[in-house]
Amino acid sequence: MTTAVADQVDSAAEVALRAGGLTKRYRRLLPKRTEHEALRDCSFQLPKGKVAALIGANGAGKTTLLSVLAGLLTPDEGSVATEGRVAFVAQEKPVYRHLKAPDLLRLVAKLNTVWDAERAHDWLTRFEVPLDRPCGKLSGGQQAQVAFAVAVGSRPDVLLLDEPLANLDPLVRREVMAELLTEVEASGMTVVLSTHVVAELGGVADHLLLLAHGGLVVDGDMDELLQSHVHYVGPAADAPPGPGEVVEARHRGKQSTFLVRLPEDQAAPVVAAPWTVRPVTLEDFVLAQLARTRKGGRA
Ligand SMILES: Nc1ncnc2c1ncn2[C@@H]1O[C@H](COP(=O)(O)OP(=O)(O)OP(=O)(O)O)[C@@H](O)[C@H]1O
Repeated sequence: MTTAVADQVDSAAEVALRAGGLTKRYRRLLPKRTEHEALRDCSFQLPKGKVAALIGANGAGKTTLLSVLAGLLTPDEGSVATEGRVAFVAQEKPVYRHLKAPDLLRLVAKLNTVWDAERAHDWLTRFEVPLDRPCGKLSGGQQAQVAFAVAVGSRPDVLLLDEPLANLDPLVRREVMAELLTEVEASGMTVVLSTHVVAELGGVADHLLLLAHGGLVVDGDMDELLQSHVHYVGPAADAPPGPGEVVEARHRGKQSTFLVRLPEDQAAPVVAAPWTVRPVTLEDFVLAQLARTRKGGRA
């Protein structure tokens, strides 16, 4: 768990987080001098009180982006501006192994200028984290809960979470998301969370950031993205029966399915039978974008 404070943004604009032209290259000297561009010219901004899902294939650059946003990695180009305090719960949650959770919270309280001890303790109690054992002897999920307690206790304005659900069982995953949403509603906090568990983002995330090969290929309001895409489902065909740019075409036996992005201001299209127009779910959309970008295209 790391807390960092970055440059301040203009709070009047109600923007909580602004990234401009972020590029990050990793350098290797051995076996020969090479550079790998893990982030490429990423620009986006998030309004206050939004929950943004950060999605991308393995190695797409999610951890790198979150680390740059948290101020833990310096970008080679570009800048980050955030309003207020930023907390980051990293993928590996390095809680101090020899300290019990309450002792860890007391230590963190001394290191933070703003600290809500009650909120942090409530989180540990709510998720039944054993308090009488060093953190190193807690399960992976319990250690994750300690990292969450530290994060919410620091009352961040921007909370960055790198695969926060990875070690948690399905029921606890749902409860953690509900608890975070309550926190967002109560405090106006902005959250960016990277995850591969797309199915669990419904009703949680209201903004989508999708990275592919270090580039931001989707940046938009979740509802608008889903409303501006449809599926055409019908008999085997080379092209869709209605308007829109094809994002993904699937052909199975005698059936074709086209996921298309509708032209701007296009009302719901009507197609002649046997074709049908169907809505696109978040999972459909994300999988289509991942498949498309895996083949080297850009959304
Ligand atoms: N310290 C490093 N040195 C060199 N290359 C790195 C380093 N950290 C990450 N990379 C490379 O940068 C790219 C982006 O890595 P990153 O960890 O940000 O991806 P990710 O989207 O978080 O992946 P995952 O979903 O697997 O966690 C990958 O190709 C990775 O191999």
